[in-house]
Amino acid sequence: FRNSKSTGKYPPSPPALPFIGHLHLLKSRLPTSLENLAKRYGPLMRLRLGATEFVVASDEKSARQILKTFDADFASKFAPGPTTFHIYKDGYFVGAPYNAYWKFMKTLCMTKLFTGSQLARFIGIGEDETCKLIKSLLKRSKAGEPCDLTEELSEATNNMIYRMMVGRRCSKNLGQAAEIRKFILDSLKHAAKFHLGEMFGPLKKFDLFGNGKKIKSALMGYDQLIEQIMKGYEDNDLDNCGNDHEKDVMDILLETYKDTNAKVKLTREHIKNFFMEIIMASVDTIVAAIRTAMAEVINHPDVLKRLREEIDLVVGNRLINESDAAKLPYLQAVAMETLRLHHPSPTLRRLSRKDSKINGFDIKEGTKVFINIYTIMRDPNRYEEPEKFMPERFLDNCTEMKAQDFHYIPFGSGRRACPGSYLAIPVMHLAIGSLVQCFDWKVKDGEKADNKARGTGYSGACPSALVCYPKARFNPFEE
Ligand code: HEM
Repeated sequence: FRNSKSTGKYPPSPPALPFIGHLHLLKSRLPTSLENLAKRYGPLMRLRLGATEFVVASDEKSARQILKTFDADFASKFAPGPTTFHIYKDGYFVGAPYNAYWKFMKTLCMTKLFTGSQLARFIGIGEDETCKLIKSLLKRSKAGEPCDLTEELSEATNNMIYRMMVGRRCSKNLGQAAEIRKFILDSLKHAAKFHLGEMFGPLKKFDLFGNGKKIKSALMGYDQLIEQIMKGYEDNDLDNCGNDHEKDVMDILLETYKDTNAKVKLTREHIKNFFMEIIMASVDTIVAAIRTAMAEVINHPDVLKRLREEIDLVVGNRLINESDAAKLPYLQAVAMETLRLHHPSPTLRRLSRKDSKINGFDIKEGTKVFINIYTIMRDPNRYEEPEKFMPERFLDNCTEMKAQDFHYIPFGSGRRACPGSYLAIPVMHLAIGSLVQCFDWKVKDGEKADNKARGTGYSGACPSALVCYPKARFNPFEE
């Protein structure tokens, strides 16, 4: 290590091999590999993957220092996957360094795109898509057919996000939503095929197995579609609405694009990349969370019974809606416990912007940092029987999922925290609540539902199928 030759006190590190460093130690999924290493080398350790050096934080104390005390010094991020083959070079937001563009867009997210009238609009869309989902499952139930719940949830959630983003002009063309998702999933699938060694090691410039070319081709397909959508908005300028309540995310982005006084001049590339990053950050994370909550509910009949009794008592003889959730503490607790135990993207990323000291160790400027929230949210000092699905643990403290306690940070914390939590939580409540209210659930005889939300190893969620049989117990649409 370059650092170990200098005079500072650096975090401990396992013995490394020449060239590959510690790549050989990352055998299973990233969070579990990192957890196993942290057990031996401590809550703050250094790893080298190929030529790239990382620090891994695995306890609440280090997380608090990085995300709160020294938040500004760690407000940059590094990209999760290979960037060499990306077609938009400057437009990163989710993986952006702490720069003027990121600051501008984050402010736009927090003041216009995902709050106020947009949040209310989104909740209406969420309720509408949940009704469609329930109707589709009622049909399956009538036919005695199994369903892949992941597939059904993916379609509903993708439609929700698409309608939130471009719903004013494109809500009737939901086939386009599916096409966009396919291009994005293809690019993620090929990105996931890169081995960690290809990504961080000396081979990162060479497209050894042709995955880079396939990423590019999927992204080009996406580019054509999104360009067409943007032109559609621009060609119908008369269609522009002055009313904030009717605007969708694309309206606001194009308005900002045209604004000559804006602090940062948005480009078309920025808008296209932002749109894609929001779909990547939102759809699979929401689907994975709901899918895993349902797997746990199916596997725990006592939880299902308690949840259903609460919903039946409070909601009665109509379909649950978003505003009911405030009166359903156990439903909130089920959502919280799911995000604790099965987080869809359990490693936060940061890039240090200056030399600093964390937990008594020196961290050099430019160090890439992983915060392993998988381990932090299973800390046995904080959670009784941390591996167990026990929603009750949140009942005394479940009014809000605020990121004040650093042993529970499903939406991250600080400047880089998730701007979509206020959209994601109501959707989780609606979907879990209505699936429990309307159906009895069964997987194949004698089998348990698979409760793992599988990740691709380095990037976000990639929820696996959940094949099960819904049996209608309440049809809210019956005359
Ligand atoms: C259950 C669903 C979701 C979970 C569990 C989740 C979780 C997270 C986490 C852990 C982060 C990283 C935070 C950090 O590094 O401190 C993040 C970032 C982000 N999320 Fe979410 N998220 C969800 C849904 C959404 C939705 C619905 C949207 C948008 C509509 C969204 C947009 C973003 C964006 C844009 C970022 C990057 C923020 C930045 O770098 O400044 N997420 N999310």
